[in-house]
Amino acid sequence: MGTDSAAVSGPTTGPRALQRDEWDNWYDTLVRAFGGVPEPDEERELFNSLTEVDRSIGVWDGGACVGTAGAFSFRMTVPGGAEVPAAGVTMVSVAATHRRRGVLTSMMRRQLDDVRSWGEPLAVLTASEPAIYGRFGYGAATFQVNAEIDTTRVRLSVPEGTDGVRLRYAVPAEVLDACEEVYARSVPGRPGMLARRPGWEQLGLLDPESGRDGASPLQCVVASRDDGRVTGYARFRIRPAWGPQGADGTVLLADLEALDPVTRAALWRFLFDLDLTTSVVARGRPVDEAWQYQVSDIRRCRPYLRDALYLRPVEVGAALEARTYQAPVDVVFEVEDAFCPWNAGRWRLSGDAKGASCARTTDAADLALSVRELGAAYLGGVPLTALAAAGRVRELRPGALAEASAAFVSDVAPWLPHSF
Ligand SMILES: CC(=O)SCCNC(=O)CCNC(=O)[C@H](O)C(C)(C)COP(=O)(O)OP(=O)(O)OC[C@H]1O[C@@H](n2cnc3c(N)ncnc32)[C@H](O)[C@@H]1OP(=O)(O)O
Repeated sequence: MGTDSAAVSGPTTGPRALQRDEWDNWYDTLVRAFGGVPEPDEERELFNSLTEVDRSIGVWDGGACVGTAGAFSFRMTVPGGAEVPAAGVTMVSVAATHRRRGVLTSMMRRQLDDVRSWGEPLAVLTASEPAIYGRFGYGAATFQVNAEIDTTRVRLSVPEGTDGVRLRYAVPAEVLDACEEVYARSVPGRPGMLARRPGWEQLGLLDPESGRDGASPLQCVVASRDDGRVTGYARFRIRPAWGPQGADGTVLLADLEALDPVTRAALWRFLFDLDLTTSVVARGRPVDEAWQYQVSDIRRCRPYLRDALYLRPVEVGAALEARTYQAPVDVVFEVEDAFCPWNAGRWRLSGDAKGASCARTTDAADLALSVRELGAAYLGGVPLTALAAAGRVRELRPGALAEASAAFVSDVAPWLPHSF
């Protein structure tokens, strides 16, 4: 374990690149900042191997680490299906002894300058608290559905062909390759999904006892169609409970991927129908996932919406060129960006479903917005019209808002499959 950073408070140096041999000290600071006590565990080991040290920074007070931040080198699907480099901002923390004196701000400054120098047009993150990152230009771009489904009352109607899907139990690690192939084939189809980097496949197998909340170890069911190829999988845990009326266990869904609608329906039906359970708890699901339209009583599923991925265009021109647009668009944006002033000013975006160009212009602006709203709308899940209704986007040329909003929106809701 590293130096006891929580006991130290004094002058700090600016953020600097992390060295491999500083990792323990750095990670201890992160664990404490989230209220934990540093100790060896499975998650620590995994994140040790996943940390991209040369893309991580720390702030130091003498020998003690008091600030941490990393940036995974992800590739993220954007509308149209391209995979775009995106810095996955992560492990952000400031020691409780050194908060509210600008350490986070100094790390965000350094990090966004770094991301720009690496030529990555997007930065993305999941926020511990939504109020933190707007000031740095991040907007909430994807949402997720969490649900607690009363499976004693809610029935699932499945499409024709579902009975033809075969399901079998498997040890999660033994079918990892087949599951990863399903995941990889799903990535281009949904904005917000992250292509797998080496090592990240292990995240889905992480199963420390402390994280099970009284439930079983991770279980896995794989689905296949006629040719025997795996077309989907569900990983879950079961929390048994023996109430006065008998068994009322809970199925805790960890993740589920499927390549076609009948595979997806078969997996969800399996979860609904497990004997000795009376509910399914599913977190972090896509907002447009089919099960919501197959249930007899959505109210008894208690769905609620949560913010998931926050996105910041680091290079506005490159970011807007990297995706395609559902309808033809030709608009001039007046972008406000106090934290990354290289983005501020007017940009003309011309594009359609085949491609786009976005360059600086001196033409009159059609729409005015901040980079944060551009980030929120970028993946097509938050309509520009909704942001305008909230007073966050101003229409300067009549018709420009409807034109841009129809172009930006995505038919498939953007979704982040896992946090990082
Ligand atoms: C992507 C991720 O990893 S998300 C994880 C973020 N980390 C955590 O939540 C761990 C616990 N919290 C912390 O470590 C720290 O409190 C941090 C990182 C959230 C903030 O660090 P600090 O160094 O205190 O932030 P800093 O002093 O630079 O504050 C910058 C501004 O953000 C505001 N701010 C900081 N934290 C918060 C917060 N939790 N909620 C709302 N506003 C906040 C400050 O008030 C300040 O506002 P101002 O510019 O108007 O004065």
